[in-house]
Amino acid sequence: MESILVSGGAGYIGSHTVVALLEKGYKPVVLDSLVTGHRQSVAKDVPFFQGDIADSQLVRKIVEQEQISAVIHFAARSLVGESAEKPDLYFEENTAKTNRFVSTLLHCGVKRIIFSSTAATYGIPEDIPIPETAPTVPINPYGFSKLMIEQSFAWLEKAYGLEWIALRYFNAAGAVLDGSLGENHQPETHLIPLILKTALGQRKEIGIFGTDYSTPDGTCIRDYIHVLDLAMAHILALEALAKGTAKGVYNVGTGSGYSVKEVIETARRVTGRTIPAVESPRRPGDPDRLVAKVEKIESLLGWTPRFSSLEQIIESAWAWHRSHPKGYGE
Ligand SMILES: NC(=O)c1ccc[n+]([C@@H]2O[C@H](COP(=O)([O-])OP(=O)(O)OC[C@H]3O[C@@H](n4cnc5c(N)ncnc54)[C@H](O)[C@@H]3O)[C@@H](O)[C@H]2O)c1
Ligand SMILES: O=c1ccn([C@@H]2O[C@H](COP(=O)(O)OP(=O)(O)O[C@H]3O[C@H](CO)[C@H](O)[C@H](O)[C@H]3O)[C@@H](O)[C@H]2O)c(=O)[nH]1
Repeated sequence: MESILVSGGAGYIGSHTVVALLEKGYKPVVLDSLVTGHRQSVAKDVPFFQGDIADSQLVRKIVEQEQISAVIHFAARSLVGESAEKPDLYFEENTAKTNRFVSTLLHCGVKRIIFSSTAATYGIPEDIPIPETAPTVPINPYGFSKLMIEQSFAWLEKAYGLEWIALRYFNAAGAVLDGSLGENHQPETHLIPLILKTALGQRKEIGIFGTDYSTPDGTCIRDYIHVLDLAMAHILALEALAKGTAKGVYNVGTGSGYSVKEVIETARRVTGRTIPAVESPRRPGDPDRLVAKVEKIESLLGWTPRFSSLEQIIESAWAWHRSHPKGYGE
């Protein structure tokens, strides 16, 4: 059984990927500081180390003790607004700490890494759908902190033979189908969980941030990708790295976009609840459309989304929110 170190494995996408790794016969080993993650989101029998990716001594110990052969690196801060207020925090937590982490891994002989990148590396795209070759001009420090990591990997590859894949996720959403794991961010800023908290009566209304964008109904369009499909992309990326058949940057999205109003309407249908919505001012830094071009990941990694219709995404997220109204309950 191959041991895979999962940094940030107690977070939203990380915890779903740990389950996918177990299902595919890997042995996941989690390293998480729990700064935003939840211990309860990782099964008790999965080896769990609470600590920081920048703690080289701890990383060395885990690699040796658990015989790690590859790493999936989720651990990061990812609040766009916070990154604009505290860019230095993001350059430290995301960029600098990843450099220390990868440097330690390389010195321990671990060369394979899958990295969580983001559509925020593109900034305001010129063309939709966005190909991986599009210009990368981030419009917030969060996107820039991730782009610097991608670029640093190219140099580490040249110098030390780092074998890497960066997955640029579009909008992760949804939950495992039995509702036992899901999204529990504190604070929550993402559209779908906020809509479902409104459906549960935990919020009075959902704000629609901007109705004057150049889209058919005036609200922003995003490419929502089910967290289980995202988890599968990591498994395929691991396999491709092991075989040496793929490397570099890949978008992970569906190639289809939905507007904020369409997402709210679908949630009303799926939940059968009213979900009051109010038109509000634009949120700074929101591009009008972000939709992935996905041919590269489909052809080179053999990946295809299976759970990412908007209905399936919202149904699974609704199952989680209804059964866990207080999230993981801390
Ligand atoms: N959620 C999305 O839509 C989305 C989109 C694009 C990219 N991403 C990226 O995917 C990754 C996972 O996102 P998520 O939504 O699951 O976030 P999350 O906050 O739920 O998970 C991040 C996890 O990393 C841990 N962590 C943070 N800093 C750490 C450190 N220095 N050392 C050890 N552990 C640390 C946290 O405790 C948490 O468990 C992040 O890198 C994020 O930037 C997410
Ligand atoms: O209460 C809300 C919350 C969000 N939105 C809108 O809903 C859309 C989606 O917003 P999210 O906050 O759910 O997601 P983002 O598109 O802002 O962010 C996502 O995509 C980014 C890439 O641009 C980063 O990768 C980030 O980590 C990831 O969560 C946006 O148009 C936003 O303005 C609302 O109208 N009301």
